[in-house]
Amino acid sequence: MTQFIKGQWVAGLGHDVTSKNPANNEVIWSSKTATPEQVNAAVDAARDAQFDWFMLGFDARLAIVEAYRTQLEEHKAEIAEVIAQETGKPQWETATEASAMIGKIGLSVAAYNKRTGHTENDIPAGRAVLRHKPHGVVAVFGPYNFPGHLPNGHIVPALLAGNTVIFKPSELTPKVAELMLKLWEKAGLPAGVINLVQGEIETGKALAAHPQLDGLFFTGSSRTGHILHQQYAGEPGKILALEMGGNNPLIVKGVENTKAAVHDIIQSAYISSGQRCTCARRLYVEKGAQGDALLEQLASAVKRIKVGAWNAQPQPFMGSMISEVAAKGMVEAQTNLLNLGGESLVELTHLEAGTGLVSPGLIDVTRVSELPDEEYFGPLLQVIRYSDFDEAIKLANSTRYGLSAGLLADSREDYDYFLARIRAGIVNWNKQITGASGAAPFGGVGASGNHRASAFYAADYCSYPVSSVEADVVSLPANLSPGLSL
Ligand SMILES: NC(=O)c1ccc[n+]([C@@H]2O[C@H](COP(=O)([O-])OP(=O)(O)OC[C@H]3O[C@@H](n4cnc5c(N)ncnc54)[C@H](O)[C@@H]3O)[C@@H](O)[C@H]2O)c1
Ligand SMILES: O=CCC[C@H](NC(=O)CCC(=O)O)C(=O)O
Repeated sequence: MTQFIKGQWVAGLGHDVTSKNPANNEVIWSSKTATPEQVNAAVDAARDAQFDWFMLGFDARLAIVEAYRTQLEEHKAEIAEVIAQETGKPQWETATEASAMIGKIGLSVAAYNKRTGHTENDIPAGRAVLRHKPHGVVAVFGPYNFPGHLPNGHIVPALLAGNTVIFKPSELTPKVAELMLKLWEKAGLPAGVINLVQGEIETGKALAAHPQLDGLFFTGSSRTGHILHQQYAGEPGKILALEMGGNNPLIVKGVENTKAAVHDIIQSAYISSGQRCTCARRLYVEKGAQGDALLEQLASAVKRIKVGAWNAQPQPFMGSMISEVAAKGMVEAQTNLLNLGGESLVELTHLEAGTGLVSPGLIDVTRVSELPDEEYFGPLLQVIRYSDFDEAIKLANSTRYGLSAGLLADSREDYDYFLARIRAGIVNWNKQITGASGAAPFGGVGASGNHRASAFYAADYCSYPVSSVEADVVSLPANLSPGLSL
């Protein structure tokens, strides 16, 4: 029983699907997909439950969301284990994902109060009141790289605001989704308030196209996000929040402590085996001896990064990629860049057939005249040597994306110059560009998002403002408008 519809676990009626541990290909979950009819039933259940969920009031909803937080705390080790097993990420990292899921509850409550909430102001003979109402029934689409934390970042604020949800997780991480739903069930969420439909693209398509949705909150690839954006064109009544990929630049300029710079570069490019939307994809390094020395140190450190299975001991820095297909895709991306004139500094290799295990790669693409503006979603960092800062910033901005960007430089003046000119939603200085804070908004511009930032600003897309001018009784104004007599 892998679909959760109207408070019941039911079997999927579609075709067989499995989820595999990408470090050894072992099947860890199997099921049948949800059919379009089951998607319809999930949307109907969410619609039936929505008004009562809203009318429960914020405090009662919060009590259930807090019970979910207790469940997350009690099952933290299990959550981290299942995420690691299903994604291949090492345990130290999935423990931080489980913690982020717990932390999301408090942050979402703070955001609800700060970004939405309720205010009243006295006006002549009455008051102006601002309230927020939920959109209604919303679909949440999740990616595989943070299968718990990122859908959770849509679901928790959506439920707090009074929406009901149909969750369609990535087909690569169904087991994590199932565990999340079991915890919501244990928390006592009323039937229909959250529903789970598992399946591949056709399940996603059936859900996204459902006429009864009031909104869709998506985290995933730019390709899928653009399809959804086109699909929602001409539907101004539906709220669409798109959190998509990036081709993120990191510039190094005038850094004294090269060891620290190498550390920030590695944490930016190779964490999660390069499978974070915020990962640095392009590294801009000044031409000359200082840049040469930095690259030499970087290449040497990249070669020493430990890669291994999620449960290997001692723990590796990089786990497996999500699948063998993804691993092969990265080898192919590297080959394409080499064919275009790139020069390998550290070769990315597929370490073991049948698995997603790859070693990290570093490639100098300075001589590639037309660098593809693609998000290579894995541990391959492209190096570009630059002559002056303006050139580096111009190259950094030459992307259709705009998610994250960073500068490693000891000069505040350089940072101010960079900050004013770079176009991205997350801009860091002397810090890794991954690991964004949930206490801040999170989203990109260009092909990275549709100006509906998530994390702390998720509250904004989970409700709409209702402005009212109110008085307790009907009364005549002190002066009637000219030309009126009653
Ligand atoms: N900006 C962010 O916050 C953020 C965070 C994490 C990941 N990402 C991005 O996500 C990508 C990796 O995730 P992914 O590969 O799982 O993304 P994906 O786009 O392949 O899939 C995301 C979800 O959309 C569904 N889907 C796919 N095609 C669909 C269609 N035509 N109609 C409806 N649903 C469809 C999938 O089944 C899945 O549930 C990377 O590009 C990464 O940068 C972005
Ligand atoms: O893969 C993309 C997300 C990466 C992650 N971002 C966040 O966790 C945003 C904060 C939040 O949603 O609470 C990162 O920056 O590493």
